[in-house]
Amino acid sequence: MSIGGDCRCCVDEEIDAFGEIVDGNGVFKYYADGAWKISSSEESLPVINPTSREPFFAITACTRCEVNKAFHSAKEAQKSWAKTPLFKRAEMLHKVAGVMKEKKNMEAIAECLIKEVAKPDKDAYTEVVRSADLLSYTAEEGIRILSQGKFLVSDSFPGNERNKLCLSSKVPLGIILAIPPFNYPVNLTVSKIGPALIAGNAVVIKPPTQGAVSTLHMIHCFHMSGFPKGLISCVTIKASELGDYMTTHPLVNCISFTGGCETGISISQKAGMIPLQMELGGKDAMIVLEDADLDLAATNIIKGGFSYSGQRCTAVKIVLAMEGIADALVSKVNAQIAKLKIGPPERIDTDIVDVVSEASADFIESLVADAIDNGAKICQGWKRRGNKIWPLLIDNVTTEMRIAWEEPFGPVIPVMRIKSVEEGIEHCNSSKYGLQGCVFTKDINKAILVSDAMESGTIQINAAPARGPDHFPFQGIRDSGIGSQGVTNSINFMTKIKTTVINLPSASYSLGKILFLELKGLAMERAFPCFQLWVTTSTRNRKGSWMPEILKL
Ligand SMILES: NC(=O)C1=CN([C@@H]2O[C@H](COP(=O)(O)OP(=O)(O)OC[C@H]3O[C@@H](n4cnc5c(N)ncnc54)[C@H](OP(=O)(O)O)[C@@H]3O)[C@@H](O)[C@H]2O)C=CC1
Ligand SMILES: O=C(O)[C@H](O)COP(=O)(O)O
Repeated sequence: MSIGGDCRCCVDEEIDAFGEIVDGNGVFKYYADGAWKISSSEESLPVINPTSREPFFAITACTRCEVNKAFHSAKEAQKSWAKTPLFKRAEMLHKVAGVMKEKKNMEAIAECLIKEVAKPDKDAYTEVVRSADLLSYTAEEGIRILSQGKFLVSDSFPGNERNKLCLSSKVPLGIILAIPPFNYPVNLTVSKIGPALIAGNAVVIKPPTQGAVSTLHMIHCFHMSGFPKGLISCVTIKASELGDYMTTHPLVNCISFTGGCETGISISQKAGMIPLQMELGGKDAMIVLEDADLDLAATNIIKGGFSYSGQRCTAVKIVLAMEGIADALVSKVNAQIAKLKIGPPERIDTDIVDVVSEASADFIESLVADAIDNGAKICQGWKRRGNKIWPLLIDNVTTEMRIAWEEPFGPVIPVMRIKSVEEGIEHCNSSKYGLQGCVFTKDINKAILVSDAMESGTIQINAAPARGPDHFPFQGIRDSGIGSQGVTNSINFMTKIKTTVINLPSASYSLGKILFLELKGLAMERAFPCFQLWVTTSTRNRKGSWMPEILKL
């Protein structure tokens, strides 16, 4: 149900599937305790369509008490979920991935992405499929890594004999608070929920206001898949009022946040002593060397810089081009910019859509104005209508300009001409950001040297920065974040290590039969039943069959 009224997700055939997530007045409910609810606040928050700049959806504004209840339900649900066998948790994730990929569900989510964050049609569908795939991959990776622990013996550390046996495994943290941003509200929510759930945690989600309705539709797929009540909640709040309450709530055991630096740093300063996963902004630099394939570099500037109108943390946000090739590169990029299609996100061939908000468009405009005032050359001419900004390459940018350092999050790409590769590396490393970067050269040896010298979480060689595929490690340094993501790293991050140490009455070395004969006299069975179990399951003779002596113990 939309205020604007023409959202495909709400026409007849989908009403059955998603009808329960919206009330009679068209206000989207929040999800807690396994049910869809309207807040007792009776207040709603508008979600503005970036293209029309009119309210399109409305979401319920939860109260402090409702948020608190969601945390308490999560605590209860997590206790049983942690005891649910790992293979069953994985089965549930595979199931929801299947539900998300069902045509009607995929369409419903994608249509919301188009309407509330102006995600271009084809990218909206890709985001849903990618997110479902992420859940399936997480299920399989979880089985692989959570079924293994470590076994250590004490005599490897000086001064110890072999009388301590250490077993360690990964256990859940408890409740994960997931806070995703507007630009990938589905993908960056499942990238938190999937790892959290497979590891045995509960999740409370605070969706971005702009993007909340897509998130709620996606959460409904979890609801339809039969996840236990309370395990997943999605509470829509006014961040300025209840943000701090959520991030400092005593039941939160971990915060996984993706968004702007300012918000992320402020949350990290207030949060208590809990693990923080922070994916913040970026000023992803592309260094283009003299020997680069310039057609490849130009294509990557277009794709990397203008996809989703540059509203990606991994967008190319500055090009550092060697003077000798800069003219040729700029002209190739300009030729491709001329072919970009600017239009509404609903159109299948649209490349450049409206940016998410008027505030964002104003900010981008201020960066461009500052660059022009300070002598930069704008290659296409400045054009803006509402939230729509025409794609722009800004040449001859210098370090005095704000756009050399700040993240536009829009379809404008600055080009700085550099005299040496060292100058490019120096610029990249002087940034407060350190998310991704890339280098274009045909010389792999140079590429490795530049990659090593660039202080960013990831460096791509001969391709634009990108997070995906989603199982690759993904991390920022400096103000770009804390911790490493990607499916595997996120699963590990959302667990803690639990260790059990078996203390033996005397040192024990793996001597096979002699050991067990000695042990008989010690009545180990009564004193240390877990030791017996360990012996029984871990000792084999050379042919691989169980030793009869063990079974007699
Ligand atoms: N490094 C990475 O992986 C990525 C980084 N980003 C970065 O995100 C930014 C754009 O996203 P945007 O959504 O505008 O970022 P914001 O920082 O404005 O918001 C991110 C999330 O935080 C919420 N939030 C805001 N204030 C608080 C608070 N006090 N307490 C709790 N939650 C709060 C927002 O809610 P609400 O919407 O209600 O304000 C939203 O859900 C860019 O800087 C971009 O670089 C984006 C994607 C990936
Ligand atoms: O955080 C983002 O902006 C997106 O996760 C980027 O993902 P991509 O680089 O794989 O498009």
